[in-house]
Amino acid sequence: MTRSILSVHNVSKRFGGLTAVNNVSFDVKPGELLGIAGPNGSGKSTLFNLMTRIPFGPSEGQVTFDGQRIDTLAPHKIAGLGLSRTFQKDVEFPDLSASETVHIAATYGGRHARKTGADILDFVDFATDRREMHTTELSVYERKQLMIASALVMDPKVLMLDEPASGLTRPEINALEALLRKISQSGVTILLIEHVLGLLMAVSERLIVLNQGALLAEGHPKDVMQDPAVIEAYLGARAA
Ligand SMILES: Nc1ncnc2c1ncn2[C@@H]1O[C@H](COP(=O)(O)OP(=O)(O)OP(=O)(O)O)[C@@H](O)[C@H]1O
Repeated sequence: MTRSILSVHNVSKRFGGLTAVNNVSFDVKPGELLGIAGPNGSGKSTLFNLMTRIPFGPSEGQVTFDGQRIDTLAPHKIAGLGLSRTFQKDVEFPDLSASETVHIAATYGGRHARKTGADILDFVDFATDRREMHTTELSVYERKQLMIASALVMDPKVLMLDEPASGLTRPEINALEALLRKISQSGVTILLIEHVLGLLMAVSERLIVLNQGALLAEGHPKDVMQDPAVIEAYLGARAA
């Protein structure tokens, strides 16, 4: 059996009386593209936060990355080991160009930044004639490309993406799908939180669903989405 690259074991996160993530466990195999679904507020982003310790670690439980416990390490150490993430909010530095933004990400990455900004912008197919534009002048999709490029500059083994399709048009979602496949084919393991279920279903090899902080279902995307408990969680949330 292939060893997991990432192993989340019984992790929980409490905020006062609220248990945002409740005793969640799952494993990720090297090279896998794991989808993470769940209604609003089900704990998806909090799960990413406590795995990367940006900005906080778990209240309980263990996270193991590439054979090493990481749940007590500083966030920059975790990133340096090869676990990169993006956030729901796009990259936007009003005074910086696209090139400068990726350059800053590479500089922040220090010795861990193994690729140049230009290489990565090429890789994410960022238009060459748009690279010196200020980030505020870019389209939503270009800002997503930049956000993903900034995470890839660290040459991560695992890339964690938090709702990259939000705000995109249908053609842009198709472009994002192609980009995710390209990143996956380059050997990077991907964890993808996404509300655009068409995209999630198309690219995920396996899917986990969170509901009220707990793991509700796990398996092949088609099977998981037909699970009555998953349908109920989504319809219940929509009806609320
Ligand atoms: N820093 C925080 N302090 C207090 N409560 C928080 C904090 N972060 C998240 N929560 C709460 O934890 C729960 C889970 O939130 P989280 O953002 O992880 O859900 P989500 O599944 O990512 O939601 P969405 O799909 O809307 O992004 C919510 O009830 C949220 O209000």
